[in-house]
Amino acid sequence: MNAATTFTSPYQERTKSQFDLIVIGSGPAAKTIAREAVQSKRSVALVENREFGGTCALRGCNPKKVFTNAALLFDQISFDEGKRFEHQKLELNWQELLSYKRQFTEPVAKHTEEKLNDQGVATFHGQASFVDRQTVEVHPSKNDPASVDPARRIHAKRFAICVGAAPRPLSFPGSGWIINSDEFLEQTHLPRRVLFVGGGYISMEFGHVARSYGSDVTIVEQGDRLLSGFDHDMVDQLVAWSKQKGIRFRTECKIQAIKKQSGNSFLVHFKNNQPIEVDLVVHGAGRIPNLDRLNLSAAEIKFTKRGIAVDSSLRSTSHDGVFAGGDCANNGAPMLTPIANEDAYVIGKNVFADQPTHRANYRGIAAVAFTCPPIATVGMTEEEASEQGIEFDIHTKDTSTWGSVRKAGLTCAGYKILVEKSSGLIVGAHLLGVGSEDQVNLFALAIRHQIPAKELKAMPFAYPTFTADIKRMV
Ligand SMILES: Cc1cc2nc3c(=O)[nH]c(=O)nc-3n(C[C@H](O)[C@H](O)[C@H](O)COP(=O)(O)OP(=O)(O)OC[C@H]3O[C@@H](n4cnc5c(N)ncnc54)[C@H](O)[C@@H]3O)c2cc1C
Ligand SMILES: NC(=O)c1ccc[n+]([C@@H]2O[C@H](COP(=O)([O-])OP(=O)(O)OC[C@H]3O[C@@H](n4cnc5c(N)ncnc54)[C@H](O)[C@@H]3O)[C@@H](O)[C@H]2O)c1
Repeated sequence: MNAATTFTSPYQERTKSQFDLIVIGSGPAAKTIAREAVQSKRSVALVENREFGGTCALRGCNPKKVFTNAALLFDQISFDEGKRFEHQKLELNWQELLSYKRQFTEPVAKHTEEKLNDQGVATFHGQASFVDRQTVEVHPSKNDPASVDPARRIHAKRFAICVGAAPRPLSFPGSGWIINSDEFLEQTHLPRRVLFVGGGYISMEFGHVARSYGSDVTIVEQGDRLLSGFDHDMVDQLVAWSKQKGIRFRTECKIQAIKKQSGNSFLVHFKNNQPIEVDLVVHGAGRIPNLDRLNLSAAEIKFTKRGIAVDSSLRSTSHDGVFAGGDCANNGAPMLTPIANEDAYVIGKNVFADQPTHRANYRGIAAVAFTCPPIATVGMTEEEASEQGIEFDIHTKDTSTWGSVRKAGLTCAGYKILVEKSSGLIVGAHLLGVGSEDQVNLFALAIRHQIPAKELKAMPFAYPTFTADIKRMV
């Protein structure tokens, strides 16, 4: 292990070319690792090829929430024909939502870079690609207006690769007409007919937003399940509700081609189905690790289409000085911000250790799709628990008639909680309904820290809250 190099300000550092650590990316994983390293007096360079801040803050979780919150509010107010509210005409104002969203995203790039610099991180604008096991070249990037410096090489013995993911390329004829989630979040208006490719998170969340806005929405999934990582019964209930809201679904349906019509519409052709004419097609067909321009083979870093090959300490299996985390690592976990945060914590502890001892712990990390209403999951599904030979009781109910649910004005709700018979521990929690996005975090805490179901039942939670409903679920 090398001693740390003498620390100087990031402005002096930027003219240097040798660092203790080079971090690639500036999303939730990268920022935390860089900060942790400078706090231990290491010299750190961070390279980003777009605006600083990463997907979650600029093009994902946070801006998305402006739209999904508004859609949910719209549905709650419209419930029961909107008769508990006096309003002439209620509709989502897309332009206002877009400018409100920008209030959150526009300050991010400057704020992120300034904060990194204040902490002592030397920041570089441009596309990073490896030259050899200890060298990265930073090329000007067309995606970042601040990336104007000529290509230059920087060196380190340690690297943290946190480059995130990008939409999976689709190869059928006409796929070039499809817009991705970044572009959806920048649409200045939504047209009348919108088709979403894929039936996962993005299509279900944005599909609900578009429908609440008033568009005709069709979601096309090639598999037989929508939101396949969530409990099947909760998803079925949500899909039935979504159909009542007017969203159309086609499962086991493959797109053959998209043809541009005269005017601004498209005709979408399927292998076993009637074509549909729409005005906009949106990509929700999954994301893949963003590795294609990193030239990983020059540094002998092994990877597959699932991401950079890492062990449980998140160290590359082929290069001892390289760690990878978040969406671009083959860590066996879903591509979610809390996973990127956990990876960052672990890499921050391991990256300068002689022997990395910290291991990623994904137990009890919840996932939520922000549909109207949200659907949430943590721990094992019924199928996973059975496969593991666990004996468990199932507590499950459609709670659409519960008072708390009716008062929230969206009567689509339910739960399924799996409790291990021998220990009384919760092994899985699957929730649907307004408030489920927060309820699930309490189950996550119980699963991560092995708090038995009976403790949740005995807890005098503030009342009336959705959390207090948990006592009735276990
Ligand atoms: C529409 C959408 C909504 C989402 N909503 C949620 C949500 O509600 N909750 C949730 O938990 N997760 C959500 N996610 C997922 C979440 O955004 C990601 O899991 C998270 O951002 C991953 O963090 P990361 O640090 O691994 O990568 P990122 O945040 O993607 O950051 C990677 C950075 O690396 C940069 N980069 C890539 N290649 C290079 C290179 N060669 N050189 C230099 N820089 C490079 C990229 O420009 C990017 O800024 C959403 C994602 C999308 C697309
Ligand atoms: N709330 C959240 O946490 C949130 C929100 C949005 C995105 N994300 C993250 O971003 C990732 C990407 O989101 P996503 O919705 O694009 O992916 P996803 O993995 O959630 O769903 C993709 C779906 O598209 C289907 N598909 C793939 N190719 C297809 C094709 N040609 N035709 C029809 N269907 C096709 C797949 O079978 C799958 O069901 C998510 O996996 C998640 O990790 C998270």
